[in-house]
This record gives sequence, C-alpha cells and structure tokens, in this order.
Amino acid sequence: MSKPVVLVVMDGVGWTDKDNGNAVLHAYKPQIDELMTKWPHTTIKASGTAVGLPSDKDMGNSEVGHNALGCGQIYSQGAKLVNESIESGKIYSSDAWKGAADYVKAHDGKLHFIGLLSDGNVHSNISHLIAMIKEAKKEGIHEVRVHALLDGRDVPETSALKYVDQLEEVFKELNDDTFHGCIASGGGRMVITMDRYEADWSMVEKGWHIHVMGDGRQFASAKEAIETYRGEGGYTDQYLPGFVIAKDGKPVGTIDDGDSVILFNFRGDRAVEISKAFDYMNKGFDKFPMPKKPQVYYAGMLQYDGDLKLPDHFLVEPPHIEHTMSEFLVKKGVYSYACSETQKFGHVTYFWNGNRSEKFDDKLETWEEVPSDVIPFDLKPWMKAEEVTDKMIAAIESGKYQFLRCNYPNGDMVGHTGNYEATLIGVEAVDLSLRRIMDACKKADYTLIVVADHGNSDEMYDKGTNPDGTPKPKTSHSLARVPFAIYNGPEGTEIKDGDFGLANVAATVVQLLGFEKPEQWLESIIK
Ligand SMILES: O=C(O)[C@H](O)COP(=O)(O)O
Ligand SMILES: [Mn+2]
Ligand SMILES: [Mn+2]
Repeated sequence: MSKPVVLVVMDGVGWTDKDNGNAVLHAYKPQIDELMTKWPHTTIKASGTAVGLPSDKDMGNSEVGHNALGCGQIYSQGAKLVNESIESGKIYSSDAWKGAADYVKAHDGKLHFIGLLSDGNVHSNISHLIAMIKEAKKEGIHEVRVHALLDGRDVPETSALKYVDQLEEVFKELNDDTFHGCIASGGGRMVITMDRYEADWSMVEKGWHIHVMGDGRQFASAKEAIETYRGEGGYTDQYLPGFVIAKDGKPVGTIDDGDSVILFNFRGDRAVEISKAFDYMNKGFDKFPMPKKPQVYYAGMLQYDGDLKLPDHFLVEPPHIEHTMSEFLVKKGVYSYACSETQKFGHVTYFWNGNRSEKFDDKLETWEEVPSDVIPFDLKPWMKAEEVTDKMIAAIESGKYQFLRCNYPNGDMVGHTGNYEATLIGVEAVDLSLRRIMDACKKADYTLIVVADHGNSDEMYDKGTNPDGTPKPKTSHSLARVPFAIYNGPEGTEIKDGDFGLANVAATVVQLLGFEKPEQWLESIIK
C-alpha cells in the first residue's frame, strides 16, 4: 500500500537567488531551507508558456498555476484564447457579441464595458477592450461607456493614469457625430466589484451603486478622480475609492434598460460575483439589496464557472479542462481533502478542478474553508495559517484521506500589499506551519510535497526609488521558478533529470499514490 500524500501550495513563494527585495531569501525559514537542501528537491517553471500563457514574459498566477497543478496538463489559458479570438475576428461572430450589439441597437441603448483596466494579463488586457470598442463603432453602435477598475496589483502600483490616458486617446480618435465613448465610473479593484470567493460582497454592492446607478462621488474625468484621491488619501491604485464621472451633476453613463454590459475580464474568480449580480438579479439574488435592476443583455469575456454555466452569455470559449486529478482520484475511489482560507479557497477547489465550482463526488471529496479576515493583509501577515494547519493536521490524523491539499496565501496576499517587512513575516508564518505539517506527516508516515504556484514575495521591489530614496514597492507576481520538494517520501524517492513545470506535479502525486498517470498528463518529476 502506498503512503497517503499531502500537498502544500505556498502561494506566491518563488525561488530565486536574485535579490530585488527577496522576502523569501531573507525570511527566517528553517523548514523550507531543510526541504530545499536535505530532501529530494528541485525548482520548477510556473510562468509563461509552461502554464498556457501567451509568452514567457507573462508571469504566472493562481488560476493558471492551480489549473496546471490540478490537471497535469498545459491548456491555452484565457489570455491566449482571447488574443486568438480577437485576431481571427471569431469573437465578433459569437452569439454573445451579436446578442449584446443587437440588443443595444434595438433599444437605442449604450454598450458598457466593465473590467480591470491594465495590461497585467492576469484578469484582463486593455488591448482586448480597445479592440472591442473599435469594433463596436464599426458595427454602428453609438454610445460606449467604460467602467474602469484600477489595477496596481498585476502592474506597477500607481500606473492607473497610463491606462486611463491610453483609453482616453482611443476615445479622442473615435468620437465624432456618430459615436460617443467615455469612461463612466471606476475605482480600485480591491474596493469595488472584484471580490472573490464571497470574501466581501459589500465590494460588489459598492460597484453596483457606482457602475449601475451612478451613485458615488462625482468627478469630471477619471484622471481628476485619481489625482484627487491620491492627493487626499495617498491611495495606491488597487485601493482607490469608487468614482462616478458626471457632467453638470449628472452621471454620464449609468446602466439602464436597453443597455448591454460586457465584463471584459477573462479570469473567473473575481468575475463570478458581479456576473451573478447581473445574471441572477431577477432570479432570487439576495447578496445585497438592488435599488435598481436594469433590463440589460449581460455577457462575460469567458464563461467563468463551468458548473453554474455563469454567465449565460460569453464571448470566447473558456479552456475546457478535462482529465483533472480530482476526477481521476474519484474514479479510483480515493478519499481526498482540500483546505484553505477564503482568499484562496477557490484556488484549491474551483481552479484545482478546472474552473468547476462543484465536486466530482460528494462522498469522496471533502472541502474545508477557514473564513479570511477582511483587512489589508500586511496588518496581519500570518493570516489564518494556524487555523488552516489545525484543519490539515486533524484531517491527516483522521486517517480518512489518501490525498490532502492546502494553500497558504501569505506569500502572495501579503506580497500584493507591497510591504516587504510584512511579507517576511508572511513567509515565516508559512514556514512555521510547515513544521507542524511535516511533523504530522512524519508521525502518520505520509508523503509531503511542498510547492508554490508562482512567484511574488521573492521580488518585492520595483525598478526605481521613491523620492525619499527608499525602494519602490512591487505588488505584482514575479517570473521566478518555484520550489518543489518531497518530504518523507517512499524509500529511494529521487528527482529525475530534466526541466519540469507545475503541470508535472499531478503525475508525481499519483505515482506516489501508486497509480499510473492518465496518458494525457505530463510526466512525473520523480524516477
Ligand atoms: O487577483 C489577484 O489578487 C491578483 O490579480 C492575482 O493573484 P493570484 O493569481 O495569486 O490570485
Ligand atoms: Mn497564487
Ligand atoms: Mn497573487
């Protein structure tokens, strides 16, 4: 009988000697150091084409990382699929594009785009937005409104004006007697609209008021809003309060009956809640009161949830991820367990299972969520590591599961705040938790795999310095490789020669569990 396997994802903990504010390198982390010296270990690829992104310049992210970990294959991901669909023009012959355009034309309405305004390529890409705006004009749509969520999390932390200027230029070029486009509202992505995993529905409620009702602080332009808020509160982009663009006291682009709305984000986790608000508004939606429910045609860039079929209308076919590890293990009758705190709960369940929100088998699969705090995580960099560890150890000690997985968000969520000192503590909290997991695995004689989904905390400084000479914080992920180590594996466990990536982990897990991998998967990392 093979030993059960525990897999820990240290979210956002990249592995590199480069020291650009490397909070992994400088953290006190005796456990990770032990794993990466005394046990079978290597580093693996977690970015670019190794995880299905358009190019090797694309940093990894949780969606593509957990998809690859959970399915053992490399699928072309949203960023790439949307590029291809726009290049070929296929997107404009989709039912959803035609539906949205026809609805606006039939009602003399406005076409709205909501989404993350940047070229971060994690949730969205501004180039997709611009292409669609140009096509809308070509197709005879007269009124376009953009509801711009400001990024500063997948791109430099105060870069919003660059993207706002780029978009305003496009409108300047396009606007004439037949066409009028402008920014109608917006706000920081960590304040309005882009909540995930139901951590804080009030963010989506705020977004509803700002985008749909035009109910918020008014400014003459997005630029004025950004500059005013920065001056008043020193806000960085991701935390900028909501704003409404108005003329003579009247919002320029509320969402009304007869309008169409396209959410131009391709990634699902932070697109699900706002999509539910639109798709379910007349179907018992009860997450927040809706003083206004406009009759609109709503479409997502992709379908974000394959089980819920959400949203109903979408422009580009999402990757249809088949042959996942969870499905494979269920067919083998293996009991499995998954745990994280809210912020990453969907990563080890929904992303892990190929963007499906439901289990393959209720009896064999157990999922446990530890509620996350709703605070900026640099204020509490240990987050819920202790609670996640408690649950993992209880699950190991129960003896019920042959495969157990968890995600510690600290390296990533604290890394995204740009706070180097806090991120050191975040990594150290993960390391402390690992000691307890390692001891539990030793005691129960389970194999432990420790890996990460992409870098972040390993590069906390951006290019350049602040006016006071301190390093500029970097809030986004990095291109670093990630650590991979096997603790307490079977006698003779040895890493193969070769250059591996996240998609090689699934085969490694099932090999350790004593199964042969399905033919679709990439090879195992061990001999
Ligand atoms: O959504 C986020 O917080 C960031 O854009 C990406 O972080 P993640 O890929 O680690 O979730
Ligand atoms: Mn991640
Ligand atoms: Mn992240």
